[in-house]
Amino acid sequence: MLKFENCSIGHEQRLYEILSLELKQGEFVALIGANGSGKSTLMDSLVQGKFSNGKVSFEGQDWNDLKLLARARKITLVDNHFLGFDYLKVSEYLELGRHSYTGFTGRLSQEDKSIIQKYIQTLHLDSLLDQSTSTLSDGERQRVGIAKALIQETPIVLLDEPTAFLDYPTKREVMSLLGSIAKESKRLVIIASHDIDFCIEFCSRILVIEKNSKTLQSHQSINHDELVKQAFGI
Ligand SMILES: Nc1ncnc2c1ncn2[C@@H]1O[C@H](COP(=O)(O)OP(=O)(O)OP(=O)(O)O)[C@@H](O)[C@H]1O
Repeated sequence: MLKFENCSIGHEQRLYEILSLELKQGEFVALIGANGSGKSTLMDSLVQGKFSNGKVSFEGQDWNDLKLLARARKITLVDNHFLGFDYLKVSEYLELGRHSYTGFTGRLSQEDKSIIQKYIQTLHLDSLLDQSTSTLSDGERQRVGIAKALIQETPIVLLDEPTAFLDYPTKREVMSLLGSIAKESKRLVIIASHDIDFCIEFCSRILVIEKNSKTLQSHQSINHDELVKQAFGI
């Protein structure tokens, strides 16, 4: 589905290489690496379709060649930086998730409405719909962000540290939910995370930015000690 060949990841300086990697639909993938190793950079490069060398392709098509709207229908990113706006209610924020289908009029079709409703149920957001996005708790904001991403119905969903700020049971709930979504709706879900043990438990594949070789290594299974050694060199 999403294939990388000989790609260098980084801004002004090269952070690491992805020599050969193919990610498939239905996979729940964790991206693990030290602070500053380049997890968000990879996610941003995917969202922006900007790979300066090597080749990234999606179902055979060059990823860099996709036009903005085509890419917006294929990939979405949930990051932790959105803190909400006083004037933006949760219901309105969720509706923005259909933007790449409604265009500038923002008029929702029946299908758009039923997709939004489906994820309101899945993420238990009924009681929050009229609340301002600026007053949500961290856990609530995380659930709202995930719902908005799923409402976009893209085949690839990226989440930058989706379990940061969450309490233990909510972390488990979110990881389990993301795993089910990947499997049941056959999406490729990729998370950047520092919650190593949750990733080992819930993810179907672990990608590690190896500290020493500066390459991305893929594992179907890996234990805690080996993962720590690869990612942090300790
Ligand atoms: N727009 C940018 N221009 C230049 N350098 C950048 C830019 N964004 C990030 N960097 C640098 O790229 C490196 C990787 O940053 P990135 O945010 O991808 O790391 P990360 O693995 O997500 O880190 P963390 O775990 O701390 O969130 C850092 O050294 C950062 O300072």
